[in-house]
Amino acid sequence: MKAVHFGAGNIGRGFVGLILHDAGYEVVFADVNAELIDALAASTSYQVRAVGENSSTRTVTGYRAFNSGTDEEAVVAEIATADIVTTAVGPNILRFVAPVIARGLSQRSPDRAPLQVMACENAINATDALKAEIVGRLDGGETSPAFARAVFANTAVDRIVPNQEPGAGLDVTVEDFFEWAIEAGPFGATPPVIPDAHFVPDLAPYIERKLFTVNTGHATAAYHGWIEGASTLADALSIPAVFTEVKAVLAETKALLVAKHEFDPATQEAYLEKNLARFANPYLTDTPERVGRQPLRKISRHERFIGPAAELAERGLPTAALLRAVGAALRFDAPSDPQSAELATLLDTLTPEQFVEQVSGIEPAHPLYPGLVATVRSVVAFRSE
Ligand SMILES: NC(=O)C1=CN([C@@H]2O[C@H](COP(=O)(O)OP(=O)(O)OC[C@H]3O[C@@H](n4cnc5c(N)ncnc54)[C@H](O)[C@@H]3O)[C@@H](O)[C@H]2O)C=CC1
Ligand SMILES: O=P(O)(O)OC[C@H]1O[C@](O)(CO)[C@@H](O)[C@@H]1O
Repeated sequence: MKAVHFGAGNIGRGFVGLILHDAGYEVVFADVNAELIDALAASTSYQVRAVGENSSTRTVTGYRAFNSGTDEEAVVAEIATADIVTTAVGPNILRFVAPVIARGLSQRSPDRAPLQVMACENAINATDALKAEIVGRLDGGETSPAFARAVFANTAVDRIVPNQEPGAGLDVTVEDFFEWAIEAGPFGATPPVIPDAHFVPDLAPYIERKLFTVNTGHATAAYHGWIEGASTLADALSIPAVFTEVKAVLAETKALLVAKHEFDPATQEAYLEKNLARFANPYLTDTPERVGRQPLRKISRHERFIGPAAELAERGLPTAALLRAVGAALRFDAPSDPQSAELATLLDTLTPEQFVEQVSGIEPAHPLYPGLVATVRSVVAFRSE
């Protein structure tokens, strides 16, 4: 069995690559980072060190690696004969890998079983977004014979993999917890055999619970922690004011998850408490800079803040803590993050009303709109002080 995986970064090597290797797949990594791909291609193994209450070390072997930027032909040929394609490149990068997958499908023999395509990104229905990009690259779109040579399944991936220490090489330090939920329906009677993943009939509750608990809470800790000058996530959570804000957003998203998906309140409470402990994992060094990266993506319409806040407002439920988290996100100014600079420019050039419509996609008639405009206005005022 062969899997082509796009994105040999933190989650690619430390989560998807490991799980597919453990499932018996030969993993072919595709990435545009020449240094990383050269190192992978020249190596025969790397280690994944899981740290936490249940620390362990696993060795990944038997992989190959190609530069999908400079050696696209090789990656296309691999896809044509692969069983699975996965991605962990970031939701905004899916449109760049889609043409390569489309070409692989065009070259694939119709006699092969359909290619099983799964995007492993922090975004709701990321595989659907990838599929739409692939369809757009096929002559005839969904009527193209190449389209029938693939099946597409959405997934939810959860494992905290921070940036690695300089000098770590290909080895990856990750948290000991992980979860990979995959929608079962698209595969019919022949799902991929991945023992460490679980297949679910309806992914929506899983991905929303994950995104609106793990990612909302984590990013809230990062943004409030950044303002407080915390250098690690564990430090951020040790600041009582930050911890209180994280608890407050998770109480709000819990109310939505319980109301919308009928999760048992006690089970959701236990889930969020577990995540508070994960964020503060003392064995893992993670930073507000990494967890807060790409603030414009994180405050977009269907992401971890505006997504739940909009639904809460529609139900007449509280959103004050989520709005405070958005306010903190608007003050994220990490020099390493190009979206921080873009965000500052937008705050300086758009009116708060324009900002809310253009950046967060919330229309004036929406019940969240007044609170969001007030949040943006207060940050603009703070910036001009
Ligand atoms: N790190 C984490 O804890 C988690 C990350 N995720 C998601 O996984 C995805 C990847 O995140 P990380 O691994 O943390 O990021 P990363 O930055 O460590 O890895 C991304 C990799 O994608 C590569 N890449 C960029 N453009 C590419 C292209 N056109 N073709 C092929 N490869 C390309 C980069 O060179 C890099 O190696 C994101 O969507 C993130 O939201 C999901 C759960 C946990
Ligand atoms: O690119 P994003 O969405 O910040 O992804 C990384 C996030 O995902 C997580 O791994 C949670 O699954 C956190 O480490 C981090 O907040």
